[in-house]
Amino acid sequence: MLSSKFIHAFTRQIYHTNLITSATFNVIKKHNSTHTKNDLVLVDVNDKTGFSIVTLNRPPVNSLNLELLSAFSSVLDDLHKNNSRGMILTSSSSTVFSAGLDINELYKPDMDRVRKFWTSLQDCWIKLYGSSFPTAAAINGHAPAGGCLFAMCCEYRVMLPKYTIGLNETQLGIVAPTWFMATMKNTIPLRQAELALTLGKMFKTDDALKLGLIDEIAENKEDAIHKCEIFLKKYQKIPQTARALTKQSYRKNDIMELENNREADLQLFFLAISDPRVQSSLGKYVAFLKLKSRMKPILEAVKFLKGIFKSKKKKN
Ligand SMILES: CCCCCCCC/C=C\C=C\CC(=O)SCCNC(=O)CCNC(=O)[C@H](O)C(C)(C)COP(=O)(O)OP(=O)(O)OC[C@H]1O[C@@H](n2cnc3c(N)ncnc32)[C@H](O)[C@@H]1OP(=O)(O)O
Repeated sequence: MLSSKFIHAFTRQIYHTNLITSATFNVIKKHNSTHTKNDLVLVDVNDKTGFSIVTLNRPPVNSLNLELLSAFSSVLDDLHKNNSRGMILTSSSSTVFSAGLDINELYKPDMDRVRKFWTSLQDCWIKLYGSSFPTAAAINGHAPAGGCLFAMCCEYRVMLPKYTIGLNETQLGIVAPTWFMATMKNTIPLRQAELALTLGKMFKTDDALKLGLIDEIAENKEDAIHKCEIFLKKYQKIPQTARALTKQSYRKNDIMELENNREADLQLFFLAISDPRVQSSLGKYVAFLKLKSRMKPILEAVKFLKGIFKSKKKKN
């Protein structure tokens, strides 16, 4: 009953978008690139392929706060309305895809704002994971937690070497929501997902490839985007509605589970972040991140000096 209702709703949605396409899509094509409020998310449409490159642009680490999530959510709406041929998700940072949820939204939160924040995160996940258009992630830097979540929502992942990706929530003393877990279960083998989730494991690029958490390794960002384009082009020969419905049917149980329990999920989130132990863990983590950031120049100086000593030793 539920599933046929769902399929029916999605079919209507897809047929609807097919009908409105060309007029709105041309508007985007003409302008070629669009930016959201405050430029937190940049959108560039490739005239030749019709693929949209969506760039998360919140320096320094694309941590997902309310404003970034709201901007991303409305970009996903636009792509859907404009019947996008495909989306490539990437980052404007040279070392971080996304640092995941902005810890400042979780630590000593303002309850009104945090409600909007979590609802916005739910919106983004539902729209991205269930998108009618095909998606790929060009992971050009670290992708912990929420960063990994968004990458896993895409159907294909290409990552640059020597970065890390994973759902590390348990390391922060947090339980990943069931829909985070479901997304990982849809990506890597069940037992590996359980181990990765309970350990809060971050995988280096090579290990992520072996596990199937990513699909390819690229030399640099341009190469990653190119590889994503090759993936998306494979769908050009496949009838659009059949492809979209297959994807959405495949993911529908996970999506319906959240759709039907959004308020309960929000209440669970409130309960979790109101726990003094969780707040204490988050407080320590914020302090650790700040200390690490301040120590960076010192650590870099030590590394530099070590290099000089090493080369002097070699000469002698
Ligand atoms: C049964 C069901 C129960 C349901 C309960 C639900 C409860 C779930 C609740 C929450 C779920 C959370 C999921 C998350 O996404 S939590 C976020 C996890 N993210 C991380 O652990 C990443 C932390 N960051 C890093 O590891 C690094 O910053 C890295 C991304 C690797 C980049 O490193 P680097 O380039 O060296 O940059 P810096 O570390 O120096 O950072 C630069 C500045 O950015 C600040 N920063 C970093 N990450 C975050 C973040 N996630 N949020 C906010 N701010 C962040 C960092 O403090 C530096 O700032 P400053 O220079 O001002 O000190």
